[in-house]
Amino acid sequence: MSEVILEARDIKRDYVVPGGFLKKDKVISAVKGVSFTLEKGKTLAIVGESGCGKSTLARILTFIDAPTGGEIIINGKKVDVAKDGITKEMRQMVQIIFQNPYGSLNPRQKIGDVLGEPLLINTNMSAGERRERATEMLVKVGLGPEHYNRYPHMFSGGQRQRIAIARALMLNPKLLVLDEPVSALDLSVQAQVLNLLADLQEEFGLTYVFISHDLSVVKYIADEVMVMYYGEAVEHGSRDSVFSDPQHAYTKTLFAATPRADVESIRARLAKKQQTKAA
Ligand SMILES: Nc1ncnc2c1ncn2[C@@H]1O[C@H](COP(=O)(O)OP(=O)(O)OP(=O)(O)O)[C@@H](O)[C@H]1O
Repeated sequence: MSEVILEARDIKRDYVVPGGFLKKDKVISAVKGVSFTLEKGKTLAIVGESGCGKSTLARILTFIDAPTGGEIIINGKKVDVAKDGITKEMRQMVQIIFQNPYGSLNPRQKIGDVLGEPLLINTNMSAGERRERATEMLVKVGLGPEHYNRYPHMFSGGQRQRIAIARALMLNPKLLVLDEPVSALDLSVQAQVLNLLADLQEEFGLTYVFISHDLSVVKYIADEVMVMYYGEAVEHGSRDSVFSDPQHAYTKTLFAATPRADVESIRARLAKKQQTKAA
């Protein structure tokens, strides 16, 4: 039987923006009651244009921000950040990957320490065990033991994103929330990082919430697609059904605006990958 890893029930997030002298405060409803369930090993892509609430939802799903309404259930357990804070268990269960890996890596920390830190904080592993695990993870993400003592600036953008992915996996999470994880990378590097994510998902049984404005990337990686528009989920279905038969007027407009060439190039990449796998 399929196992539900994540359930979002009617998630809402309002921001109050102070109005200033003699002006009323303004309430911005960034997320207006979003619900979905996500099964183990699946990828839900969340798409929509800038300002539709994708990043707000990502922050809520990763406990960086608390919702103003609704509930999150992870692995069968209701999460209440406002009441319980962020517990060790939650931190282990869910990790986030951001668009800009350089921004999230401390430039003065060697990669070995970047990867060892979550273990140092959250486990009783010895220095030797942490080193071994970090080296293992470097190899899993396509880097090598020789990178252990290097600093973030010595890596390319794609390699830095691999390091960010390795760090996110150090505590064996069940769910990864990826907020535009390949948007800052060159096209060829994007494909490599997407392939890595697909391989890691298979190997570790990971569940992904993948936020992207790039439909060609979404078409490549997603099992399900949720389309957001002004804080609401206006469409949610399997990748194939949403792409081949979009129902909502906004989805139709969004898809019509995507250059066809992108979709074709991603199809070609996918076909090539399948050929390589079969060979
Ligand atoms: N801390 C905040 N205070 C006030 N308003 C905010 C805050 N964070 C987000 N918003 C507003 O909430 C809405 C949704 O923003 P959000 O960043 O979630 O959208 P997005 O779809 O991720 O956009 P982008 O792709 O540009 O990051 C926007 O109108 C934004 O201005």
